[in-house]
Amino acid sequence: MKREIPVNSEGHYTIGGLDSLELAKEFGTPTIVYDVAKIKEQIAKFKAGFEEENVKYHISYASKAFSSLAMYDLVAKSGIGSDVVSGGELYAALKGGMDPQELEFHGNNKSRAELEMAVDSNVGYIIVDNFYEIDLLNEVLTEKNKTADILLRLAPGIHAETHEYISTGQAKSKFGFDLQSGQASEALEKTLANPRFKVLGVHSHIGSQIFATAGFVEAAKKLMDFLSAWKEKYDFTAEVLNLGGGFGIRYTDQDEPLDVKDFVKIIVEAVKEKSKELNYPMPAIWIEPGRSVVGEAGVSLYTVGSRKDVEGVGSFVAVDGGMGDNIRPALYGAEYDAVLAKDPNAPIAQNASIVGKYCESGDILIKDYDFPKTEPGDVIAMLSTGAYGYVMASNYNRNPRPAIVFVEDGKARLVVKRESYEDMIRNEIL
Ligand SMILES: Cc1ncc(COP(=O)(O)O)c(C=O)c1O
Ligand SMILES: N[C@@H](CCCC[NH3+])C(=O)O
Repeated sequence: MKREIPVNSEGHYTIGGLDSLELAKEFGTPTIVYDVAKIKEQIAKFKAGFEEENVKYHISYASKAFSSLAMYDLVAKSGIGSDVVSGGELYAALKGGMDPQELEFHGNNKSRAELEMAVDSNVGYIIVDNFYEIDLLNEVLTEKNKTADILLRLAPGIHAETHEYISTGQAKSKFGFDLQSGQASEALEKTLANPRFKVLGVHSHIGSQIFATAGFVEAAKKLMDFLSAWKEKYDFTAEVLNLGGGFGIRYTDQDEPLDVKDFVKIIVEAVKEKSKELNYPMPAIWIEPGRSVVGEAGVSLYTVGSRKDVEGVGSFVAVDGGMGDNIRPALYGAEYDAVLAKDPNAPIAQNASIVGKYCESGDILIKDYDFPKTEPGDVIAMLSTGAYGYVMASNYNRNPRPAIVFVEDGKARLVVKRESYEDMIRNEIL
């Protein structure tokens, strides 16, 4: 289905009601512009899904998808939590105004310093990933004479239909305690026996950019079966079943993602059914959406520069950004759509690859794309770039990372400055 491309009276593409050409002029390019209303709308839909199902729940924004102080502030004010996966994310989340109690700390190799930081700052929940971490966290808690609310991350042995690099729930995954081999039971025994840990429940995250609900339903059912067995064996009843994130979004018009509210309802229904079947008390359901909160709200604005045409071979239209601000096409073969900002409805006039300015042949943002006629200076808006773009950006070729702008209520606000050349040498010693 073709998505709606909003334009103003001059026919220019608009973001949150503002003229994208004006935004490009004011903030320069490349810039990633977020329509804040879209972020808020997604959060509201997630909440509505749970509210309609009338279950206990907790939504934690997976801030690895996109974070900045302004984003953490927005999340805090939206009344949901956030998950963090490093000391750096934890630091920024606290600076951005997140209540530490609303934070979940994830990671498959948390360092002692990171665990100390989490414990010192009273992070609400630590998602324990492996045996090394059980011991390390125990040491940290013992030293500080504290306790921690934890969830055990489990690898449920489920294959999600997505790119191999972003699939995480399969048995051969670096994340979590393996269910089938008995590792998970051993981790539960160990943590239940230690009064430093309060085990709230279990966690699984099967992967990212998933369209089908089957994997989530399968994971939920499998975990409920294990929980039920653990109730018998260890007299342990989980208060929380955290099913992670991974809800797919629309990158191109070929993508047909499910509304996030429906995703929630289908998952909750599956857990309800299992809870009834097993006579297991309904746990609170927690989720951790990242991409689906910010992905479609973000648009990357680029300016066209050079081009190359080789008769019978192909054409390249180069823009002033590329793999440094969006590695996803090069890393995952991810596909995107783009529009010509000055006239998104202009007729298709060329088939060209939209390429970046980095010294790599793989620096292709959109391959062999049917697009209107372009000239140097034109602004191209690449759609759905709000997740895993800026946060995975690099300074490759010493290109500065882009600026980030939030648009809301007809106003644009710079929330991350474009890096300067000076910023890029600030840690260097001559
Ligand atoms: C543990 C965990 N939770 C949540 C997420 C967020 O996933 P997504 O951005 O696909 O919603 C991820 C990333 O895949 C993750 O590893
Ligand atoms: N970086 C990936 C998602 C990783 C999810 C984190 N576990 C992407 O851009 O699609």
